[in-house]
Amino acid sequence: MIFAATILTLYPEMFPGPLGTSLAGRALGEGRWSCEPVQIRDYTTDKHRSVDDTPAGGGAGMVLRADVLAAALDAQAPGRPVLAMTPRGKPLTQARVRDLAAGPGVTILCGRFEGFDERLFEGRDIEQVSIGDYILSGGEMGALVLLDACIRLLPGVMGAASSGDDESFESGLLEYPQYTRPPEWEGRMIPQVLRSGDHARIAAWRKAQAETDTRLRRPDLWERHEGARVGPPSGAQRTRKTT
Ligand SMILES: C[S@@+](CC[C@H](N)C(=O)[O-])C[C@H]1O[C@@H](n2cnc3c(N)ncnc32)[C@H](O)[C@@H]1O
Repeated sequence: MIFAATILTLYPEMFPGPLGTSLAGRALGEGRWSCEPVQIRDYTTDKHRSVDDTPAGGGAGMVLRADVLAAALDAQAPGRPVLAMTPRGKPLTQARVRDLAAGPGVTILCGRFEGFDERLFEGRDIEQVSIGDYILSGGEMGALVLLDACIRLLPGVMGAASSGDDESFESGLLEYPQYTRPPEWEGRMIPQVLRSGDHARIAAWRKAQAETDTRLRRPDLWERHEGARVGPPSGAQRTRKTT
């Protein structure tokens, strides 16, 4: 099954962009995924081909019109999740990326200006996705990020199939630190355990490093990981807490 990506955008020339090179580019050439950028402006009905208008209630900038976006969306192939890139969306996670990559593909809506008329999300089934707590000038870069994360997981895209399993976030933790030759660089040695050939010790060291680094660098991830490991409080404890 080919992973089909349709991207609704005011800048179709941005696709495949960087996804036309390296792993994703090779996979595109091999037909493992398809990339169809769609010009939103083609779904306007007025002679100015306008896609936006001023914000209701006043304020700076322009807002993308729900009627134009809905017309563009309704013209696309059904049966794939529809995602809108927006900082107001749910933060993208590796778990969600894995789900998407295992499916038939995605239709992605890229915002511009002040974003989307909110009624679009009431009138259509759309998952709102954020790629982080910062503001981009448009959804296209976000769509490229999301697609890159999915494409590398498609069957046959990565050299070693297992190289996707051991990464940061796959187990809820950051990955352990990596080293390579030369064994000594500017007086710094590769940790002895990694040169020992003792696979059990290496695995234990990596696990400990991953846990320490996650706790120190990403306390939010660590808390979630520990919460999932320990499990939710029992019914009795919950009752005591809330009464
Ligand atoms: C300038 S932003 C609009 C920001 C919007 N006014 C707000 O404050 O939430 C224009 C478009 O860029 C995209 N965008 C910006 N930041 C993003 C993020 N962190 N994640 C996903 N998309 C983003 C969205 O498609 C958005 O509609």
